[in-house]
Amino acid sequence: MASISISAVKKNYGHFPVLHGVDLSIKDGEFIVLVGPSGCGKSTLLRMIAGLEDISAGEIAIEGQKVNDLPPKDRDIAMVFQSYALYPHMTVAENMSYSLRLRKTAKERIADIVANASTKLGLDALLQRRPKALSGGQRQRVAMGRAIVRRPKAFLFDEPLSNLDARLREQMRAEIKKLHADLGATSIYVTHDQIEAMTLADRIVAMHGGVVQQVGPPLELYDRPANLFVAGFIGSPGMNFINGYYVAREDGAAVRFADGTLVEVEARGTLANDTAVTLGIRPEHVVIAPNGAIEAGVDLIEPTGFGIIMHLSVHGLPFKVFTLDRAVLESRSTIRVDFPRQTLHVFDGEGRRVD
Ligand SMILES: Nc1ncnc2c1ncn2[C@@H]1O[C@H](COP(=O)(O)OP(=O)(O)OP(=O)(O)O)[C@@H](O)[C@H]1O
Repeated sequence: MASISISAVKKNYGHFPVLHGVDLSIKDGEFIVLVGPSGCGKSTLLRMIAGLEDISAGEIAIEGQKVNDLPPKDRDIAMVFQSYALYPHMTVAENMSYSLRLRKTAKERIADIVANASTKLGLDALLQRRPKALSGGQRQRVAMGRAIVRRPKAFLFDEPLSNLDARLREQMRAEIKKLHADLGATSIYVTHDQIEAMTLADRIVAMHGGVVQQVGPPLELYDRPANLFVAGFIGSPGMNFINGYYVAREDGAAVRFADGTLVEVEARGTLANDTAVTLGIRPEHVVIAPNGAIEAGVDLIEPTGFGIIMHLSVHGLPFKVFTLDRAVLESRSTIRVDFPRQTLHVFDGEGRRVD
């Protein structure tokens, strides 16, 4: 196991910059998730840590040793891909033991290590099968088993669950989390799925356009997103945004919407009166109340079983509410809502959080 430090790392493909200078310090045993939309550079960063891509500028160090010029095989890192990359002609046991056989580990020792990993991963009954006789989830488990037996300094995961159906993905997600709790190995996991990021990570690294937007524990990103991108990316259904103007008052602050409605906020900031801001509120924080301050049109109601998602329009813009109250299924064409002050987020003209 190892700490990994990434300092001012940049990547260009020709003249095209893909990573604009990433700094990240990963602690020994930490589970880090790199999350962001397609093209944000997360796989590129992972592949640079693995040694599969050159580093255009900056430094990557594993356990304090600079690895910029170290070939992948000498970095002692195991990578698990979404494509599994199993050898089709080998059995599960042979796939798992391959790297140990290459290293000429003693036979009895290999048997022990493979047995141990296969029990951990629930593969005992499948050891003699070939990959084509396995389900997607089982193949993914073998790919993880093959990584575990090497006892690498760190595990890198590149969207390992994206080929699996939703239910299996949930199950494997829990298994990866248990495995990490069990092995305590430094892990870096790339995904575009914010739920995977929220549920797995010790710390999330949210990326956008080749720039790290925020690094922190999942609930910190959820509760105090640093900017509009993180606010909109983390959470489903996503945060609602309404444009307005900042109103600084002696006894607090408020945001004024175009129709003159005033909504009190806790954010004090140092913004001047009438600065354009964006107000953010999560769908589950909106309160439906007959005498609420804001009128909303009801466009669509989606019962999910667990709760209900209401698609509304506020000032002509789409707006979502999530509620557990089934009474809303009877809603007419308009309802009234309130925005509890302590749940509101305010972002300035550059999209930065205002506290
Ligand atoms: N070999 C390459 N040559 C040129 N451009 C590349 C190359 N590999 C990646 N890119 C570009 O770099 C950017 C980042 O790609 P990367 O694969 O890291 O994104 P990502 O966030 O992992 O996205 P995805 O989730 O779609 O894999 C993209 O704009 C991509 O088109």
